[in-house]
Amino acid sequence: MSDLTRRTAAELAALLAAKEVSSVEVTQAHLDRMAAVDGDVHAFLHVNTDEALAAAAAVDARRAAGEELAELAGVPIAVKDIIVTKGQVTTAASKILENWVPPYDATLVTKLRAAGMPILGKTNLDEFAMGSSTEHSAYGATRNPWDLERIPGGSGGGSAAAVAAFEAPLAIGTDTGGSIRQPAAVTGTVGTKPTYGGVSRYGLIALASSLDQAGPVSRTVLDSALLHEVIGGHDPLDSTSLPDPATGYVAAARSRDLKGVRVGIVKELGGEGYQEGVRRSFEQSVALLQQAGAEVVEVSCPSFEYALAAYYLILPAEASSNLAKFDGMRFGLRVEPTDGPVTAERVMAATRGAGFGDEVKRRIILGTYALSAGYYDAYYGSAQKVRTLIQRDFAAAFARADVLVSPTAPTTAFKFGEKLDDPMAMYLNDVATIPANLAGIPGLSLPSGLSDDGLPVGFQVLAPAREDARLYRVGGVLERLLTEKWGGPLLAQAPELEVASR
Ligand SMILES: NC(=O)C[C@H](N)C(=O)O
Repeated sequence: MSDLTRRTAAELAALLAAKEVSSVEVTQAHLDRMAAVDGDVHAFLHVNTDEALAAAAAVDARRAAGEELAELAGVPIAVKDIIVTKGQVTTAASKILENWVPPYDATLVTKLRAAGMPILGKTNLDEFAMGSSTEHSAYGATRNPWDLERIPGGSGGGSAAAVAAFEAPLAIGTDTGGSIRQPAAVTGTVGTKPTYGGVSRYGLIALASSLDQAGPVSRTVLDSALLHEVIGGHDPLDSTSLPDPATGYVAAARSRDLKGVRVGIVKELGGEGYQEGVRRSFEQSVALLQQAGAEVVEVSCPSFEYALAAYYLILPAEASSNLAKFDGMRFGLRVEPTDGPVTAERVMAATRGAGFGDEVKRRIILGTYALSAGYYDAYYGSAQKVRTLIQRDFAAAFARADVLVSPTAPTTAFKFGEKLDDPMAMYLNDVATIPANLAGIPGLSLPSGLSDDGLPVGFQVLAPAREDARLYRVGGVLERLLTEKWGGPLLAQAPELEVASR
């Protein structure tokens, strides 16, 4: 069967269930595609050829034996390299974890394996998920399949690029301040940040524990919903895991209309600083929602003005504490000082000095300062108060609307190096995504069209905590109307990548 890499996960699942293709064929097709294009895209840090094919063969055997299998059984997937995989190198794109092989699987990885989904490899990211472009990866940036001179977003640029370049039908990302949604936006893919606690964080290398959330990256809303149901649900190994089972997302993604749904446009997310073409694409999508029967209102969230500032106190504070464990003693890199005595303190300093990149060091220093005695209340304490104000803004907005919408990111993909020396410019990429993390609510980004520069624009849908199904309902209907308008998926308009001959 030709072009297996162009199929959606749902289509592949149907072909596999009908035994028209085998998982080995599907997996091999994606491994071939990776071999052909990943030299340019660099979405993957590690490729698991043998293991993926063995998992595919095992699921094919189970199917042949007539076993009842999960819906996505046999569909391969890529996993962001900040999620631990037993026996497979996991680096968080940091030199400090170079060649580190975890002794256990993250809960969500256990679920993928149990569902019979072969893991193709581990995807690139900004080091420890700190960034919006993957330029902070210690192993080189990922390139955007729409234009190889441009960033694929971050931190999960590898996962988004892998899916956009047809190297994987699905991927796992993590979103602390936008790292699933912003890369999805700039690569023309779909990304979902579930409600905080909706997907287990066990085995996710922590960046900021009160914000981190893993979730799906895909090419369609339905595919995200399918994957969300596989990885979601309660996990006793994660103390912040919600008791809810992950159900109802797939049904919601198949909704046909939006009658009676109230959609709130967030006034603060879309004005100044947002590219003209981004705003136009957003407005066109809002008009389609109205056409589908939604009632559109404008809502105001005045505290969002302080969201970025609060995030850049809370995140560094939590990160400085979480990253303290990388000390050259327990795992990963160990650097001994070449001169003077080899004391524990000096080994730690040498290891952390050599092992962490600039952005990680910047945030550790910021966080350590924000938490230090005498400054704690002024900085961390104030940021926590802002967090409460943001939660109240959301509560008021959700009293008037069932979902909130905005552009996912203020601009389309920018060129490499453009924002690298200006941390503030880099941080501003997440201005529309961060409020959801601070409030713990779910959010989804789907492509809403192309901007004037011919690059994809993301449309963000936000819902109250535990109402993730609303994202899939609104996203599913909008996606259907948009693909009808375009005569096919947006990614069909991406330029063909040059295929390397092997
Ligand atoms: N992991 C994320 O969501 C991170 C976000 N882009 C940041 O730089 O903090």
